[in-house]
Amino acid sequence: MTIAVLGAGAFGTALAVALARHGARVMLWARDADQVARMQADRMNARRLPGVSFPKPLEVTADLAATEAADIVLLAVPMQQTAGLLAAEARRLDGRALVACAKGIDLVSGRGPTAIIAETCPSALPAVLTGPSFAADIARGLPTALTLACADDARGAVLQAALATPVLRLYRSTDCTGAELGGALKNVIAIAAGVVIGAGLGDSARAALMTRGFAEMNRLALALGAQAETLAGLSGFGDLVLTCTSTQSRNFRFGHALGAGEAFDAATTVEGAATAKAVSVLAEKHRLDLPVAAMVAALVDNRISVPDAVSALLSRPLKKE
Ligand SMILES: NC(=O)C1=CN([C@@H]2O[C@H](COP(=O)(O)OP(=O)(O)OC[C@H]3O[C@@H](n4cnc5c(N)ncnc54)[C@H](OP(=O)(O)O)[C@@H]3O)[C@@H](O)[C@H]2O)C=CC1
Ligand SMILES: O=C(CO)COP(=O)(O)O
Repeated sequence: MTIAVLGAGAFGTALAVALARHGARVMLWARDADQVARMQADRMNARRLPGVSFPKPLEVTADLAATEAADIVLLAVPMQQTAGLLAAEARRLDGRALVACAKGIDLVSGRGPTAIIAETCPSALPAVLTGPSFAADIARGLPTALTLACADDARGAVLQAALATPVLRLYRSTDCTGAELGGALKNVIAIAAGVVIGAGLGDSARAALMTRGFAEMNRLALALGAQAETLAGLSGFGDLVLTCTSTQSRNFRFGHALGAGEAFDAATTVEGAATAKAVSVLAEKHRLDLPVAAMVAALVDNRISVPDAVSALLSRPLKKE
């Protein structure tokens, strides 16, 4: 089995390492030839995943044509780059099993990765790999469990078997919409959780916000066709818990910096920032009340201060749970 991973960021590299360690032939593609040359020489991705050596069956390439032999393609570039990559390489990628690993909603189209795959590569098999999984943990070989979603259950079972390892336990689902929305929306709530902790509002407030945030995740995802049990699983609840409670999360750290009034490195991938804006557009379109996500979008755009966002949320009319 040959697996191609497109995008040599922290997560793409970690997945490539984990799968190659398990014996798969893996081709990790990056767009930057200099970066590829460095990884080939060092047998490591010092820029995005320092300290993790590449196992033997892991090849690195800057030539996308070289990945055409792969049976499965993992798409591991950030969400806002995914549509562009698919459009640019549609001829090469169409007809193949394309597993989306990005967690977000495309700001331009308001869509998740599987809808974009279906539109740009109509003969491809879209799938989603998502759930609680920090790149550093995966790369160290620490165990976790993820959701592998594919609308075609039989072909999804083939992907599940090919991408599982003794420490990466994959549960199968046919609900791609639910799986990808869980991963996208938890990032927005994780920013809010970071704000709560950064602003010194305490653990009780964070738990309350996670719970109300989870209600918003369900409200939007169900309106978009997801199943509630998917949201309650690894891709939704599981990843929400991880991302809202760990300083390993970039979304959480970004929110923490907002809450504490500190600077944050603009080059860091924070998927929840763009996704919060995409969520605001979807909420309006579907007439949904998503106050936590709306506050995150306003904070990201500097349209509201942290104290005003907190008091706006706390002063909403009392209602049934
Ligand atoms: N890091 C993590 O723990 C996890 C991340 N994810 C998800 O994985 C996705 C990627 O995140 P992550 O790997 O952490 O991101 P990083 O910030 O570590 O890296 C992003 C990578 O994407 C590459 N890239 C960006 N645009 C393109 C493009 N158009 N073509 C090719 N490569 C491109 C960048 O290349 P360059 O260096 O040339 O700019 C860079 O290598 C996100 O959606 C994230 O939510 C999911 C689970 C865990
Ligand atoms: O999705 C993740 C873990 O499952 C990674 O979260 P961050 O992008 O916030 O670091």
